[in-house]
Amino acid sequence: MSSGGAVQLVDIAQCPTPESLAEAIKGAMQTNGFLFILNHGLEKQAEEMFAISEEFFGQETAEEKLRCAYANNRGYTRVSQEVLDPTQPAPDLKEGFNTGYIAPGSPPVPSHPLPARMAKHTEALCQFQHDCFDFCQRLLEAFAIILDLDRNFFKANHVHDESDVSILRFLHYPEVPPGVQVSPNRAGAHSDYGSLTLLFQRSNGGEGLQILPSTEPLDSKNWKDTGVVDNALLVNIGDALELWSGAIFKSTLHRVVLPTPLPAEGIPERFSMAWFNQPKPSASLLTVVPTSQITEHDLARMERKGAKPGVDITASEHLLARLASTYKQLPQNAEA
Ligand SMILES: O=C(O)CCC(=O)C(=O)O
Ligand SMILES: [Fe+2]
Repeated sequence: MSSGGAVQLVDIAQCPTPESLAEAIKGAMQTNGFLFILNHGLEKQAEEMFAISEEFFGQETAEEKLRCAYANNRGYTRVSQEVLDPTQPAPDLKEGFNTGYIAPGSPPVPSHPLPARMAKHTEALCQFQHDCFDFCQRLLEAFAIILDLDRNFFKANHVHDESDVSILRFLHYPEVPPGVQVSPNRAGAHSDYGSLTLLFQRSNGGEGLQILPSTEPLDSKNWKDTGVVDNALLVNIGDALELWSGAIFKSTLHRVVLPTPLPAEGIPERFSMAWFNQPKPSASLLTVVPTSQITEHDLARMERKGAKPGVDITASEHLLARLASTYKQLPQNAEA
């Protein structure tokens, strides 16, 4: 099945076994590393999370945001705080809140301060994190099957406990009122850092995500709209899995843009949420296939991200290096 755009669509209800899932996803993961998944089972929770997000970004006090400001990849980031594309230092027109691991319990225990409007939902947040992690484990088993590895190889390198550095991120792109001139950059071109990202978008005001297919030359401007598919979850490969798999799975550049020219009536606000699934910090990202199989083009793509296949780097070292490059452009804003 296809969404008609640059990204394929798979109905996971048609894939009851890990083998059938592997078969259904392998083409997309090896071309652009982006895939829409229907019937993922997280639909109702995602709606609830969007409601929490709207309340937080719409009503939270400045004091609470400041109390929970960004540190160690967790907490609140202001509009223009991040520069996702270091080659084009235009600040991103978005604000975000990163939630780190929340331990289950009565009540659940967050690993960092949560603002009041999130703290009252810790149970739902904790459950959603858990279910996103489980969904990724299902995909990771399929990835191991595709590469002919022990089917538990990737799963065993991910754990959801106090040591987990995976992030549930809430994103808000403020509206652009009529007549205001802004850069078209809602989120600069980047690839994600972890193993997998689950991205939740909404059809209402959700357009704007584009990918640069990984077959394109490095200087290509041939960006493609992903579109938004109602109720579907968008999965994409991150740099850790690209490195691990010797670029058999592609971690593809993507960005969020405003339309150019801006319509006279302005642009509505946009909400999205991402589960950034991370391997356990001590996991070795040593490439699991012979590095001689990697094409020159993929090697050049990886080099640009600072990734060196065949080097025994830990997931933690890799993540710290990528975060440093995202936040270094605006030192006066960095609160970490
Ligand atoms: O908001 C979106 O649709 C994409 C956000 C994204 O790519 C990211 O935060 O890594
Ligand atoms: Fe991303």
